[in-house]
Amino acid sequence: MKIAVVGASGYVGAELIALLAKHPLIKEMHLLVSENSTSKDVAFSTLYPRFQATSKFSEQALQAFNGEWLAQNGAHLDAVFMATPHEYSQQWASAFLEQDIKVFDLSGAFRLNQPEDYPAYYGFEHNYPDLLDSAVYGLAEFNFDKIAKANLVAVPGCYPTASLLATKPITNANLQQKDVHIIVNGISGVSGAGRKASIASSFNEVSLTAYNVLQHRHQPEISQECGHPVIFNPHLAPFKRGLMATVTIHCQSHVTNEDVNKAYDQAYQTEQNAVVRVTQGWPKIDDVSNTPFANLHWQYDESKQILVVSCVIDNLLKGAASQAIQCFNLAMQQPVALSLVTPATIANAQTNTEVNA
Ligand SMILES: NC(=O)C1=CN([C@@H]2O[C@H](COP(=O)(O)OP(=O)(O)OC[C@H]3O[C@@H](n4cnc5c(N)ncnc54)[C@H](OP(=O)(O)O)[C@@H]3O)[C@@H](O)[C@H]2O)C=CC1
Ligand SMILES: CC(=O)N[C@@H](CCC(=O)OP(=O)(O)O)C(=O)O
Repeated sequence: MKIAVVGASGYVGAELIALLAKHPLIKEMHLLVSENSTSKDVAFSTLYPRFQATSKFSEQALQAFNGEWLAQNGAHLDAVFMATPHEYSQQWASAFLEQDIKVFDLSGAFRLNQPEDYPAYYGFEHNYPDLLDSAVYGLAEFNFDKIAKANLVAVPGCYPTASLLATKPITNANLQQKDVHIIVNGISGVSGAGRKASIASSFNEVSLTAYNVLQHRHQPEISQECGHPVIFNPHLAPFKRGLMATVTIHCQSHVTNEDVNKAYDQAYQTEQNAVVRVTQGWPKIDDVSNTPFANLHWQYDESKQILVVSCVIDNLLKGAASQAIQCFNLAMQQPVALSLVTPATIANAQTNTEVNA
């Protein structure tokens, strides 16, 4: 297959290129940056020396992407991965789709169903509301059937990925109390903010802090996908990569420990689950950083009907690049974790959730 990665100079783009280079279906890969990028014509391994000599693509130079490039090369492409700013993805996705190229967009440009949420949470008017209707939300563990048929996949944000893996088994089983918000506390490493320089993410400035409280764009995304109102409290922490979402859910009065365990079993003891691992103790970011896995643990107090569940992921992998490859695999009718996880490891991931009881 012939593919392209737009945003090849960014953190997510780099992880995607490294993973796609090991994928057995990929024969040709174009590494693309924006028209005026300072990384144009620079070899990928010069920009990211840790990937030097790791694949046949690592010495390839980054090419400038524009309409002319697409007119010349689009006919040969099977799929494109867009690891670009939201507004840029929104602007270019339709041009790829018109040429029958499947789009895996890692920005937030196509995640929300309501066009009016874009000015409110993203700061721009959405020009393609029809694509919001046709885009499939790429949470691989839950939307696998739809992803398999999609032309445009909106790969989830990093915080929503961890939050929804923790929450959806419960909301899908309707175990939560209807009139109480679900509370999500998220903590992210600094790579979540991308590679560009900013005061907020500079070395001397980063210290554990809450930010964007009650206004973060991931709040409507999490609410939309779990079908329940949430309060989302994001925090920035002084480490490079990794993310944790710890979620508090008030359950209905009849809900037992057995009901909770059954809900997680039904969600994750399935053939479709390759990367969600239920752990015996509270998960740590170091257990998943630089891996495609999500680790999950919960505790339910039956007397108070309060459930606390914590999920950790690598924000650049399960929170972005490896999740996009799960979606690509599903869309290409391949095993969901092809090139990410070995079959023996998948069997271990489907751990019996009774360890959590
Ligand atoms: N970091 C994370 O943990 C996650 C990020 N995402 C999303 O993935 C996408 C990429 O994020 P990330 O890699 O972190 O960001 P980076 O800032 O590291 O990279 C962004 C990329 O987009 C390009 N770019 C920047 N500005 C423009 C522009 N105005 N027009 C066109 N291209 C531009 C940059 O390249 P150049 O200027 O060289 O062209 C660069 O390749 C974003 O949409 C982000 O929201 C999703 C999940 C997790
Ligand atoms: C630490 C940090 O700044 N994180 C980013 C989230 C990055 C991400 O995954 O989100 P999108 O794909 O929706 O941009 C933020 O809070 O904006």
